[in-house]
Amino acid sequence: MSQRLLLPRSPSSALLPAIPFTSTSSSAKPTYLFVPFPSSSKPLSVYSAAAALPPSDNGPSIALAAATSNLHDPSIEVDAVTETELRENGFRSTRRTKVVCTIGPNTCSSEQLEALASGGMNVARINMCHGSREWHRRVIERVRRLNEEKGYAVAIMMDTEGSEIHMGDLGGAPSAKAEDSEVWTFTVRAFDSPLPEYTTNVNYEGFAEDVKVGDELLVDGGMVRFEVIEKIGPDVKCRCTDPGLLLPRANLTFWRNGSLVREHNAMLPTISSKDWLDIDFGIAEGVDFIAISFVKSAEVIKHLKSYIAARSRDTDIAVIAKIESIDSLRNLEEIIRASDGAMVARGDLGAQIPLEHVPSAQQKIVQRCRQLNKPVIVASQLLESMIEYPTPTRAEVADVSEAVRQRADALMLSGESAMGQYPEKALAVLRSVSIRIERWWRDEKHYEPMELPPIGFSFSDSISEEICISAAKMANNLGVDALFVYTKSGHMASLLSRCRPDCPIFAFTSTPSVRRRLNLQWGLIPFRLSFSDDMDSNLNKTFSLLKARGMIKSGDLVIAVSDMLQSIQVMNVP
Ligand SMILES: Nc1ncnc2c1ncn2[C@@H]1O[C@H](COP(=O)(O)OP(=O)(O)O)[C@@H](O)[C@H]1O
Ligand SMILES: C=C(OP(=O)(O)O)C(=O)O
Ligand SMILES: [K+]
Ligand SMILES: [Mg+2]
Repeated sequence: MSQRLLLPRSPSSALLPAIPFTSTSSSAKPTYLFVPFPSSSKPLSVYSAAAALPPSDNGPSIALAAATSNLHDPSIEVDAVTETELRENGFRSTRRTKVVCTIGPNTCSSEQLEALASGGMNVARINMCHGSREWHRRVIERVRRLNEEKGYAVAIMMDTEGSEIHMGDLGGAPSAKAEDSEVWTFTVRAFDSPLPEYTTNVNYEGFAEDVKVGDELLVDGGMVRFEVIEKIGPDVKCRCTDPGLLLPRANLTFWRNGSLVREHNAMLPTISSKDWLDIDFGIAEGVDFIAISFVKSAEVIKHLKSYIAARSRDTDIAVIAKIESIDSLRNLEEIIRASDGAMVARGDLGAQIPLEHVPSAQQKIVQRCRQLNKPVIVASQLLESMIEYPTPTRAEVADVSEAVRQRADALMLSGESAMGQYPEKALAVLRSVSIRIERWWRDEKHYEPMELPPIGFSFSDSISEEICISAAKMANNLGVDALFVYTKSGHMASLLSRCRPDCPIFAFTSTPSVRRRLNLQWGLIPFRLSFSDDMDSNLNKTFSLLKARGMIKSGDLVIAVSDMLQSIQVMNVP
């Protein structure tokens, strides 16, 4: 059975009255629901009932680059984990929430990276605050090799250091303990030899000028606290008031009369000169995402996007705005609009606004991103205790569940995967909690429908949005097994993802970089597939390729949309 809804691609095409359709197949009774037909499109008769046709010879054009090393057919590419999951558990059980893992000393070898990829890592994040460019280059190379050799589509996100104030690297020590009432010196002076006792560097020249005696100094958003007791030239003496562990390059904020102090440091550029060099590095390496720390306004995002566009004509690097400052909350709407996605960077955000404000800020950012069709990542401390322990706390599981329930696109591991003792276990917890909560919410239909405002600029954009909203609604109402989307730029796939339908979305794209980028978005299973403008042959090829690999079976109900031919088709897999 195949039914379809065709819509015009351009505003110029006139709407025609509904045209009855006669199927070429004897069994199927496809009906055109509504046919406003573009004058440039092919005649109706070309659109025969795809599902009713016998599977065609796939030919060399849909080149299946393989998922695993034991290749079946070189024309469709999906990662081995997804393939196995689809084959063994069917459509319904696939995880919709994506996972970003920060790569650090405990996850940087090829074996460790492969363990994360096979455990479900969708995006590998490198934090330019730590490690050398050479170190990061090697990580990128290893991820690339994994993708090429094992068929994964792990995307790479480079995160800039930003103009944050942070401590030095503790003279190479992994950590230092600050005890109650100890007096420590925070200084911008450089030391050649080992650091004197109870001394740490600060990376910001204006530090001693900006702080005042009596200020409260927070390390890592309050994990350790000091009070400023004396200033001597470049040295600031501070007494520890809340003891704790100091980690290398830990972030520093200072507070006066209960408010965050924003002195000269507020004038620091969002993208520092070191960040620009890192960005050049990221462009040269062809990373998929660049995340910008401490974004204050939309301008910096727009500037960076045009900088990237001018320098990387053939790659498309998405810019993710990290929401982690008061300014970014104030300018949230315009920042999200200017970016290709956002991150709720709760680590620093929790150091800049009262902790009890973080959950509502998270909910607001996640909602707004979804409405504006930008992928959103919830980051920091999701499973913090798993840096040291193999089991999460109940509170951490509840926190992960809440982000999944909010239907964020992705969850992120930081220290848990970068330098924790149990990176794979932490990833497994994110995976199992996501799957469980997603299924629970689907079964119980707990979620409230979200108002999805129009976001397109052209009439054609509006049509795409309406098609996706209708297709997702039909998919839920009819209980279909999967949505298929054929997309060149990935836009149509993200519009479907925005609707957060009950069933998974198979996104077919011919471009490997688009496939990697789609890997960040909720509910999308990105495949690489070369396809033509002829939907019927695309569908037939896809069906036979996926059937041959056991990923779908005859009788499965599918709704297909595409951005070449703006249409909705409902059909059973033949
Ligand atoms: N490339 C790296 N090299 C060494 N250590 C790293 C690296 N990336 C991350 N880490 C470690 O993992 C911790 C958590 O990572 P992340 O949250 O990204 O950084 P930060 O704590 O600076 O915000 C860092 O504090 C650091 O100790
Ligand atoms: C993700 C964050 O940024 P970073 O780890 O770079 O400080 C955060 O602050 O939560
Ligand atoms: K960073
Ligand atoms: Mg941060």
